[in-house]
Amino acid sequence: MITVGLTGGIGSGKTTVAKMFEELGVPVYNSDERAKDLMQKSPGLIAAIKELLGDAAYKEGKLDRGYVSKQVFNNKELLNALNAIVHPAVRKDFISWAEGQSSDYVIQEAAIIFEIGSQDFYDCIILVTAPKETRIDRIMQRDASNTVEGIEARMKNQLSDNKKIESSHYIIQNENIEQTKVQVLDVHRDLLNKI
Ligand SMILES: CC(C)(COP(=O)(O)OP(=O)(O)OC[C@H]1O[C@@H](n2cnc3c(N)ncnc32)[C@H](O)[C@@H]1O)[C@@H](O)C(=O)NCCC(=O)NCCS
Ligand SMILES: Nc1ncnc2c1ncn2[C@@H]1O[C@H](COP(=O)(O)OP(=O)(O)OP(=O)(O)O)[C@@H](O)[C@H]1O
Repeated sequence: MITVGLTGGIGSGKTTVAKMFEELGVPVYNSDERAKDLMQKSPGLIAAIKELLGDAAYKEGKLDRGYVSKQVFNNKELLNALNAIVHPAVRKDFISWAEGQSSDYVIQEAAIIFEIGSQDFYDCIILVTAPKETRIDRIMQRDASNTVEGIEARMKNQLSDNKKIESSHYIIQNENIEQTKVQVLDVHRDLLNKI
């Protein structure tokens, strides 16, 4: 089974593209969602996160995403430390999820792959791109509680598309949604031809 990493900067359209692959019957693991689930349920992770960020990281037993975001996206050391806690757990969870799949290939959608140096874990990588202004607009429209400053703080902790393009096998330019669908189908066919 081929393992494909699907990544892209904030608001590029990773989840939108991932859903298109799902519609083609490809199993997709959503790292953002699974990470949050693990951060909510795993006693080991909860203890490590509280030790790193304080008890305030959890409010009434739930991960306080606003508090955690404010802490880590303005402090590279804390973000690296949080990544180092969360990613091994996500990796383990992904591997056991993938073992349960029976398709030709599976996709792991993950916001950060190159940033944490995990690109060699995958057989190939799909990068989703869109212009920075479009990405900011999309995130603001999706959730009015986001601020430009908050989005840019996340962007600063992500590599530029130029750096990621060099090391990606497929680039999907996600602007016009119909053209995105065509590109997804092309990648899907190409991957199936390789198997
Ligand atoms: C800080 C948290 C609580 C914010 O939650 P929130 O619901 O607001 O955002 P969500 O997780 O849906 O991520 C949205 C986008 O933020 C950016 N982002 C998230 N985590 C990171 C990170 N570690 N580094 C850089 N950008 C990130 C990505 O573009 C991502 O697509 C959450 O992102 C988190 O716990 N991140 C650290 C753990 C992690 O790396 N999760 C991703 C799993 S691969
Ligand atoms: N081609 C497109 N045209 C118009 N809107 C789009 C397009 N692609 C995605 N969107 C919208 O932009 C928003 C962000 O898309 P999506 O959630 O897929 O991005 P993401 O990269 O997964 O985001 P995040 O970085 O927050 O995880 C969503 O509201 C989505 O519906």
